[in-house]
Amino acid sequence: MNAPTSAPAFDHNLYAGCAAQIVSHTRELAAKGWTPATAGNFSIRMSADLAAITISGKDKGRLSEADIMVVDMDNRPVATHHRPSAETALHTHLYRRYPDVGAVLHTHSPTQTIAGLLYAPEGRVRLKGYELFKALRGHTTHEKTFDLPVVPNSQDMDELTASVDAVLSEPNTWGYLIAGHGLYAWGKDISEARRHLDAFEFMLGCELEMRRLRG
Ligand SMILES: CSC[C@@H](O)[C@@H](O)C(=O)COP(=O)(O)O
Ligand SMILES: [Zn+2]
Repeated sequence: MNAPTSAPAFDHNLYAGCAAQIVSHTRELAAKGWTPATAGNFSIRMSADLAAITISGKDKGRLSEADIMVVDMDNRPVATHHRPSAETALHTHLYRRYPDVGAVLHTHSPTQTIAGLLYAPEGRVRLKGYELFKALRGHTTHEKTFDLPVVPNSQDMDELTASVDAVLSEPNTWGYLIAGHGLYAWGKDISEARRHLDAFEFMLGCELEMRRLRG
């Protein structure tokens, strides 16, 4: 674990607003059954250098604003001795890679977990013909295919981050699956990230159902 950094200070009103938004979305996602046990982590960018993120190991259905902390983009806690999410590096990777990303959401729904395992050998879930593509920023038609990347799971965050970095070649990808683990989705703000998360969950559910029907 990286040591807390003394600087930079942050705007506490901005932090409080981010914490309230994270708590609100996280409770809703937990109520859907997408954060079993203590699974899932959630963040909002506060500035070029800082993000508000969930503390590690909390029941995400019972969060309060005090369960949100600040990290810098090198995963170091800022002005707190709390431990940030074990997967903080996956959040900061997206913030560093895409300057316009404002929020990152990570859930472990059964659909996401199963789809990640089933499609891991192909390295992607190929989605085709969905009207719901239009819920993804930059996508305007159902008449296309969309490859949602799937990376192997790892407890080594450097290895996992490198795997993710290697598969994010297409613009407007907005999400990836980790095999047997769950989904990361992001957007310019938490509302857009949530729309992307919900759209992926729906389309993955359809893919699994179609596999079942085909036998
Ligand atoms: C309950 S196991 C899930 C964790 O290993 C992890 O994948 C996760 O999503 C939550 O970790 P956290 O450190 O609370 O952010
Ligand atoms: Zn996880």
